[in-house]
Parts: sequence; structure tokens; C-alpha cells
Amino acid sequence: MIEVQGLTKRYGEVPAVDDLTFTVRAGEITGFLGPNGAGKSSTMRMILGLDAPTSGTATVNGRPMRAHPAPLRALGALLDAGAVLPSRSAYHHLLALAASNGLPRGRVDAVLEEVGLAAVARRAAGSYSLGMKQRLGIAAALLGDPPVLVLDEPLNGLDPEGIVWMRGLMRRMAGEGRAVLMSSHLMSEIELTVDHLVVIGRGRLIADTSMADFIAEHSAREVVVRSPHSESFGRRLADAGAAVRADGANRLTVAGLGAPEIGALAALNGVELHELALRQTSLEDAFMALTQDSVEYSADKEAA
Ligand SMILES: Nc1ncnc2c1ncn2[C@@H]1O[C@H](COP(=O)(O)OP(=O)(O)OP(=O)(O)O)[C@@H](O)[C@H]1O
Repeated sequence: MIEVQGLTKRYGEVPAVDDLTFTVRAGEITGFLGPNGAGKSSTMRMILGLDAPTSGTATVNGRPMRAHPAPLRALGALLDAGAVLPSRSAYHHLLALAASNGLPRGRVDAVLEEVGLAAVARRAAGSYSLGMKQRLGIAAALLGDPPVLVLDEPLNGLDPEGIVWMRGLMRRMAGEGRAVLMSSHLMSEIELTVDHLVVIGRGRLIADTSMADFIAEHSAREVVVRSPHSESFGRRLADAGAAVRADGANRLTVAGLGAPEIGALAALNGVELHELALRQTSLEDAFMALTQDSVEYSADKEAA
């Protein structure tokens, strides 16, 4: 489990991370989201003990990372998958890491197998594709069989097969009772992967909620109705308790009634329908609305 308590980091005047409190629970994948510059990397670096907080604490299973004698056994991290000596083989890269944490050589073979790099493990890491480097980064994170994983943009640069693999791996890790924290910019990916969401903007907490609650709260269902009698039918729908918006010629957007009820009402009143379609607002839209005040650089603001 990761516990972040009142975590604050200042670089000069403006805080990069501002009084942040949240928990990453065991057995769950927690998605860490926020616009560019929101403070995700700074928070992760403080959890990892790579940067010291200005104030507040970040602990991993009850202690700050710097107090763990064999860090790789406590926490596995993927920060920058490119950070590997290009001339060194994956095998020797992992062997050096294992030795520095007193881990047996057998773990190197085990994680190479786990991430599917066993066959190319003796090749120089510099020759690896982005996806292979990402797998090597994951292998390093898993080396100490840690109960906690912190993955910064783990889906970056992966092809569709790689994304499915990474999702499956994270699910399995959480299923084994590990705490997994992953950042991503892609709400659509997060939606498919995570159990819990922590959203930050300008260093501050914006949302800390289960994915199920976030979906229930933000994914509005609307029905698009097209009919040559849209005006009169719109009034009937409103009488039936729906919120109706005229949306161009002969087109209505209806909330508060499902497509079957609307279809039944049309049949009952002999109204000709040309379209009856369910439209679900995406979580991407919900996320954009939630964070719009915290976006550091936006086309709109620059034009203003
Ligand atoms: N070493 C540093 N010195 C000065 N400012 C920094 C430093 N590191 C980060 N910052 C600033 O702190 C803020 C948060 O940056 P951070 O990299 O943590 O955000 P992020 O959410 O990871 O962004 P992104 O999604 O773009 O990676 C930014 O305004 C950034 O410019």
C-alpha cells in the first residue's frame, strides 16, 4: 500500500505538488491522471524516494522508500523505459540490478520469461524497439517480486498487442494482491484498466474515486431522436418527464428517458421516427470537463 499524506513539493514559488493526500490500496490498479504539468511525475518521484518533499510524507507499506533496505523488494517502478545503457544486454542490465539488491540470479531468468524477452535477452538493449524497452523496464520493476508497483505511462509506445499484454499483466499483479499505481494521459485506456482513479490538476487533488462511481456519475446517457414531427413530439417527451433539447432540423437530444420508452411513446402517438439512437458521453469528455481549469497550456487560453 502507498500512503501519500499532505505531500507538497515547491520548485521556487509555484508548488508542483500541493498538499496531496491519497492511498493506493493493495489488490487494486489505481489510475493517476492529470493534464501536462499537473505534478504526476513529481509525486511518483517522491513516492520512490528520488526527490524529497518540501512537506508531507509518502510511505510504501508503512515506511518511506529511503528506509527500505532492499528497495526492489519493496517497490518496482517504471519511470523512463529508455534509461538503459544501450551497449548492455537486457540480461546483464537485470543481473546488475539483482546483485545491487541481493536478489538471486534465478529472478533474472524468471522476469525475462515473464515479459517475453528471454529469447532476445543477450542482445544489446540499444537495439530494442520502444515496446521491447518498455518490457525490459517492466522486467526490472518485477525483479524483486515487490508488493507495490509504480508505473509512469506504461502503455506509451506499445502496439495494440503490447497494450493488451500490459493490461493483462497489471490485472494479474493486482489479482495477486499487489498495489499498482499507473499514470496515463489516455482516459479511454484508463477506463479499461483501472479500479480506482486519482485525478490531480496544478498539484492538487481533483478526484479520488472508484472507476465504477466515476462512470456512474459522469457517463450521461442521451438518446438522439430524428422525426419530421420533432417539435410536437418534443413537447410530448417533455410532458413524459424527459429533458429535451432541439438539436438542428428535426433532431432532438433527449435525457431522462430510454430509447425503448421513447420508441413506445412514438408508436402510441403514431409519430414517424427516422432515427432513435443511444449516445453515451465518453469518460474522456468527463475528464476534460473535470480538469479544464487546471490545464497549463491550452489552445483556447493562448488564443484568449
Ligand atoms: N526539477 C524541476 N525544477 C523546476 N520545476 C519543475 C521540476 N520538475 C517539475 N517541475 C514543474 O512542476 C510541475 C509538475 O511537473 P510534473 O512533471 O510533475 O507534471 P506531470 O503531471 O508529470 O506532467 P506530464 O504529464 O507533462 O508528464 C510542472 O509545472 C513542472 O514544470
